[in-house]
Amino acid sequence: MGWHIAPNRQKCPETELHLAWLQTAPGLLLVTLLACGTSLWLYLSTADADITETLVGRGELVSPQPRVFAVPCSEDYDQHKRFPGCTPQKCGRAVTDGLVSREEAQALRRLAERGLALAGSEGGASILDLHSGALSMGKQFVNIYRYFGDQIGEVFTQEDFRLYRDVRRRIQDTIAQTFGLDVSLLFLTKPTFFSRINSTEAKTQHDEYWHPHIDKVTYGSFDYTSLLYLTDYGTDFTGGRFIFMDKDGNRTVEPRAGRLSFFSSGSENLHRVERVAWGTRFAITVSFTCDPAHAIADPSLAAV
Ligand SMILES: O=C(O)CCC(=O)C(=O)O
Ligand SMILES: [Fe+2]
Repeated sequence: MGWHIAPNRQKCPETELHLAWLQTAPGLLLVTLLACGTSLWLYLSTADADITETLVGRGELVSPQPRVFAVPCSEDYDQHKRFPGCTPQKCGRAVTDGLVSREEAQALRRLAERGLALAGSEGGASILDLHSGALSMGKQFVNIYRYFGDQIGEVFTQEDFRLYRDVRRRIQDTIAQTFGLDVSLLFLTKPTFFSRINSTEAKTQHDEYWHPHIDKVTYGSFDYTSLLYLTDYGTDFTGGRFIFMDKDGNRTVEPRAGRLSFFSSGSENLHRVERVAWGTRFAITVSFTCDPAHAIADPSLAAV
């Protein structure tokens, strides 16, 4: 069926009204201009118009070797006990798309979806920590292993935990290789967690994921942070880019399912996450320490 074309009409009886309306056009124009100006100002003051460089874009494929960006180490590590062979001596950031396949990222995203479907935050940011069992629920957290007990065995499979463990090992190997560390001196630490972010208004501080921070300061034990993205910037969600806040400008990593971004955790890598404007963003924060006293074990169903 084509477009329906209306037959010519007689002069519209409301013409006079339209003319009267037009007489106020300058006033309307002014109001429109003011409204547009205000929207533009609001847009510019909230959008991240200050991105100076995109380190890795959504459409690129960095594989098999990580793309590495060296940054001088901060002095943060001097305030902690040093562990030779592990404590950062070379600092920087790196990104690779060659470590985790899109299929694996999708399986991990499904795992996160199933876990977070049990509860979730009232605000825009929910987490699921398979190690401690912490799961966002309303305005607080519950322990999934305690709260859901044996039912957890129906939500997660042995295969889920195997994949999680396997991916964690690959990430650890890659961090050790890239930073020149002895892999046996690097340990998984907490918190290590899945995150799900959407544009729902924040209800508590826990939902405010966008604040600039330094992982070593926020989490203490972190020496190397890794982020495994499980959804795509631009198609699954908009906003939500990862932003390194350097003195000379911002540098971003655009999330892509299967993309691993990792960096030394000190203030040489001050960062934040751009607010998600639309859609849902899934990621896993997988963190490592050089201090064996802060090591945690892989999660397993057997421990439930
Ligand atoms: O999800 C991200 O891209 C970053 C998350 C983050 O900064 C953190 O977990 O410390
Ligand atoms: Fe962080």
